[in-house]
Parts: sequence; C-alpha cells; structure tokens
Amino acid sequence: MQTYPAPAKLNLFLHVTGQREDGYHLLQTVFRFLDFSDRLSFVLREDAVVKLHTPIADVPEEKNLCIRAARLLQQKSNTPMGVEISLEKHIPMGGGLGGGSSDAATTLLVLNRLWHLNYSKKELIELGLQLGADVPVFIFGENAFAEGIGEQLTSIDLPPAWYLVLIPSVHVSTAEIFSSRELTRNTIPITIPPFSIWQGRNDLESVVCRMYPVVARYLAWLKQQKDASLVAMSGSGGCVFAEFANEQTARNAFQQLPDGMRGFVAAGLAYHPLRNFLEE
Ligand SMILES: C[C@](O)(CO)[C@H](O)COP(=O)(O)OP(=O)(O)OC[C@H]1O[C@@H](n2ccc(N)nc2=O)[C@H](O)[C@@H]1O
Ligand SMILES: Nc1ncnc2c1ncn2[C@@H]1O[C@H](COP(=O)(O)OP(=O)(O)OP(=O)(O)O)[C@@H](O)[C@H]1O
Repeated sequence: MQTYPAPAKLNLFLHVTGQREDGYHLLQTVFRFLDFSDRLSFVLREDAVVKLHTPIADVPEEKNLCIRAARLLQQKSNTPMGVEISLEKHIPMGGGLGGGSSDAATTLLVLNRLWHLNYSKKELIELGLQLGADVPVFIFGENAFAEGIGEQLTSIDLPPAWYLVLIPSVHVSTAEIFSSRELTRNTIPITIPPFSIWQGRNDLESVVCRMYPVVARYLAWLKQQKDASLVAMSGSGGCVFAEFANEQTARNAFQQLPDGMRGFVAAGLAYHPLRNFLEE
C-alpha cells in the first residue's frame, strides 16, 4: 500500500515578539524540515466513517490530529466519503518537532486528492491553521521564515546541513510554556532581508530549561561538541539539536552520546517531500 511521509521540523530560532488579544503569541521563526518522518496510509471508504487503525497510547482517537484533520475536511466539503488511516509514528511526541501538526498536514494534502476536492494550497493552509499554529508550514512545503503565529510564511533557502537531535524524557506542554510568567514577549522584530539564522535564539528555551533541568543538561552537552555550528531547543521543546556541516561530523558526535541520552541524526531537507503534491 502507498504510504505518505509527514516529516519533522526544527525551529532554527524562535523569537516571541508580542501577544495577540486572544492570547496567542506573535512569533518570528525559521522552520526547517528534517529527513525524519512519520508515515501515513489511507484506505478510502464509500460511507462517511473516519477511523484510525493504529491507536497512539495516551491520545484518544477523537483527539488524534489525523482524525481531526480528516473530519474538518469532511465538514468543509460535505463529501460523502470516509477513510481508514494508518499512522506509523516515529517522531517523538510533545518534543517540539511538530509531529502531530505534520500528520495533520499530510492528511489534508492526501485526502484533498483522494476525495477529489481540489482545494488550493491557500485554502488548505487556512483549514490547517484551525488545527494548530504549526500546521500551515507543512502544507506550504518550503523551509520558511514565519511570522504572525506561524501562518505568515516566506520561503527561505537554507544551506545543506545535518542535525543531531536529542530527546530528553520529558513531555512539554506548548500551552504551559507560552503561559509562563517568566517568558519574555518583547524581542525586537527583525526585518528580512538581511538576517542570519545564527544570530537568533529560542525565547522559550530558558523557561523550559528552568522547568525541566534535563533539557539544560542536554543543551550543555551539545554545546561541547566542537563541530556544532548552531545549538538550540526546537519549538516549545523538550527536543534540542546541534547543526553540523556534514553527516560524518554529526554521526561522530552521536557516537559520543553518554549512556541514557537518546537521539537521532537526520539531514536537513531542502523542501517538504510533498511540496508539489497538489500539482502532480
Ligand atoms: C512553538 C511552535 O511549535 C513553534 O513552531 C508553535 O508555535 C506551536 O504550534 P502548535 O503546536 O501547533 O500549537 P497550537 O496547538 O496552535 O497551540 C497550543 C497552545 O500554545 C499556545 N500558543 C501557541 C502558538 C502561539 N503562537 N502562541 C501561543 O500562545 C496557545 O496557548 C495554544 O493554545
Ligand atoms: N498524530 C499525532 N501525533 C502526535 N501527537 C498527537 C497526534 N495527534 C494528537 N496529538 C497530541 O498532540 C500533542 C503534541 O504533539 P506533537 O508531537 O505535535 O507536539 P510537538 O512536537 O511538541 O509540537 P510543537 O512543539 O510543534 O507544538 C501530543 O502530546 C498529543 O497529545
């Protein structure tokens, strides 16, 4: 059966520049896709049933972002069709790597075709935003500089790079970090061009490190790696990453990991694997 990728993302930096009246935070961030993906497959149904074959521990089916994405598309289009979804999960959950959002985006892209709906990328992005602030970039399909709450996207060329991503054993709630009293919300907005991804930082990092000291320890270990050019937390954490110029230096660092630290090595992608899916 055909399977479709839902890649992870990194936030190479993440600045919190303000807050909207509805409580959502204004951000500036750079999203980079990773060659590290969940995989989804879809079996069409002629009735309107939408169901998941592969339950995830601690996530009720109704809350699974693939199921929510499929239901939202059904509602919008009034299609009489349904679907059975299988999800092979690889991306750590609640780690700041955007796995759930990516699963939702791939579901919207693929069902748009299988249900013959012909929505445009812009329409799917608007729909995706209702599911989460991270969903639009995965439909957009290009590495991007993002503003607003993550939905104002400008594509950006990033040089080839490899990443060592570490996964501390914590589950960080995005809402909890954004609601922290200690979060600074007044980073001065940068203008494009020019800006350098290496001048940025993750404003959520210090809040997460204080609440989860293990994240600070993992960052400190990565900062000792001599070939790493950029070390930061992704999104609202707790995953942290180091950027390397090539695969070998990333794998060398991976082999030095102390006992008990978990992680993986992945190439940075030039674009999302389904970037041209709507035109194909
Ligand atoms: C931190 C990032 O991962 C950076 O890419 C995203 O901004 C988070 O995106 P996401 O996981 O899709 O988050 P959502 O499901 O939309 O939001 C979860 C909760 O985080 C808070 N939230 C999220 C995004 C944002 N720009 N401001 C916020 O204050 C809100 O309380 C929201 O209820
Ligand atoms: N398909 C899914 N995959 C992962 N998590 C899902 C999924 N559907 C719903 N969820 C819920 O969403 C929560 C956040 O998942 P996700 O892995 O996307 O977080 P994240 O990587 O921290 O995202 P971000 O930092 O970008 O907000 C999970 O803890 C889980 O309860």
